[in-house]
Amino acid sequence: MSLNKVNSKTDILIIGCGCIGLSTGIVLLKTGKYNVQIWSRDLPPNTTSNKAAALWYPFLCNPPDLVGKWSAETMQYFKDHIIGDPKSGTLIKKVNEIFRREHKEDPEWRPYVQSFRRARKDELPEGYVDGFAVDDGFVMDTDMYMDYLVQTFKSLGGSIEQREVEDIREAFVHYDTVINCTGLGSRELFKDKLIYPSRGQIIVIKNSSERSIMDEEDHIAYVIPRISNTVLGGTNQEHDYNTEPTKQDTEEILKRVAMISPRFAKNRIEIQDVKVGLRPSRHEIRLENEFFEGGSKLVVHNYGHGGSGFTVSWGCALEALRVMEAGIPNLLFYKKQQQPKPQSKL
Ligand SMILES: Cc1cc2nc3c(=O)[nH]c(=O)nc-3n(C[C@H](O)[C@H](O)[C@H](O)COP(=O)(O)OP(=O)(O)OC[C@H]3O[C@@H](n4cnc5c(N)ncnc54)[C@H](O)[C@@H]3O)c2cc1C
Ligand SMILES: CC(C)CC(=O)C(=O)O
Repeated sequence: MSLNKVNSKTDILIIGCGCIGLSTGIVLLKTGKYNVQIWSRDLPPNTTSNKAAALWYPFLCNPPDLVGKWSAETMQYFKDHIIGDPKSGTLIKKVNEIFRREHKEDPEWRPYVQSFRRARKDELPEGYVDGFAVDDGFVMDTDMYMDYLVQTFKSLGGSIEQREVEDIREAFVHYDTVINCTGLGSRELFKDKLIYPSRGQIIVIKNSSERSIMDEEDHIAYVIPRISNTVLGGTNQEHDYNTEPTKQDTEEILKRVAMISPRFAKNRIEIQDVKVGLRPSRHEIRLENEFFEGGSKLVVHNYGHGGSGFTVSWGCALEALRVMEAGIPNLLFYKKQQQPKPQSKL
């Protein structure tokens, strides 16, 4: 008994074409063992992923130890496979998180990130007394990076179909193994009411800056310099489904950003775009196997990355591969169990 195979490779379906689905698909294809297809309701640039800032920095995501591990693995993957490619739209950029009050504790992800250090006094704007620093963080022009992921996925033989899945059994008609990378979509598709939107608004401007800087202490304020523009943020409105930008949020972001980076005083900013995305927030990332149809169908869940999807994407993709390959023997066992028993000759 074997799984659906073509040219001796096992067919895998990924549902979702955000940064998580694409990274997971690329990791599977690179093993040379799988044919991978993506079905997705929205394609880049119309995904939440495309609305991200984006930079490497663990934020609004749990569980802390695994987020630390997956963030570090993602940083290494970027250094080994992505940063050097100009088509990727990525840049190494120092990132500073700054605080108005002394912060005795290091971040929980500190043990996993060797380059972590405390901010120097000269890196702290007026009114800030403490901070974290990661000199080898990276930022990405999000749309450019998402296109890079799509091209990489397709160049490795992956195929993408724009298709909404209303019932997971639709997928089971053609596939034994499905990887669920639907982000907030899991709330409907798998009735997971633990996942909810955290609304984030950002402003895209022409100016640029030499480093990424953020204050997340009492409210969110950040400046993320990228290749072709700079992103100012942000907001975090839980359970808010409004995907339209609001003038009030734009004003609020500009006011906060002027405090962490005075050079961005409102009257010197040329706003190019304002975007809103709904972070797929959950008490913790769901990355586990779930068996269906008496164990003969396997879904690998990989969703709920909150404000850190890019930061943990490659670590989670590698983990999803490991979890899936640990689950496939069970799948074969259950499928065998369901084979009709051969009729006795007597
Ligand atoms: C303003 C903002 C700034 C951010 N900045 C950063 C940052 O700097 N760094 C960082 O690491 N993260 C950042 N994030 C978080 C990051 O954007 C998310 O964690 C990440 O995009 C989640 O990726 P995903 O692939 O799971 O979700 P999505 O990008 O939402 O992809 C889900 C996919 O599943 C598809 N789908 C859903 N349901 C179905 C269905 N039923 N059938 C078929 N397809 C379906 C969707 O169409 C979509 O293609 C930011 C988020 C916001 C909003
Ligand atoms: C600067 C980042 C921490 C922003 C982010 O991850 C977010 O807004 O979700």
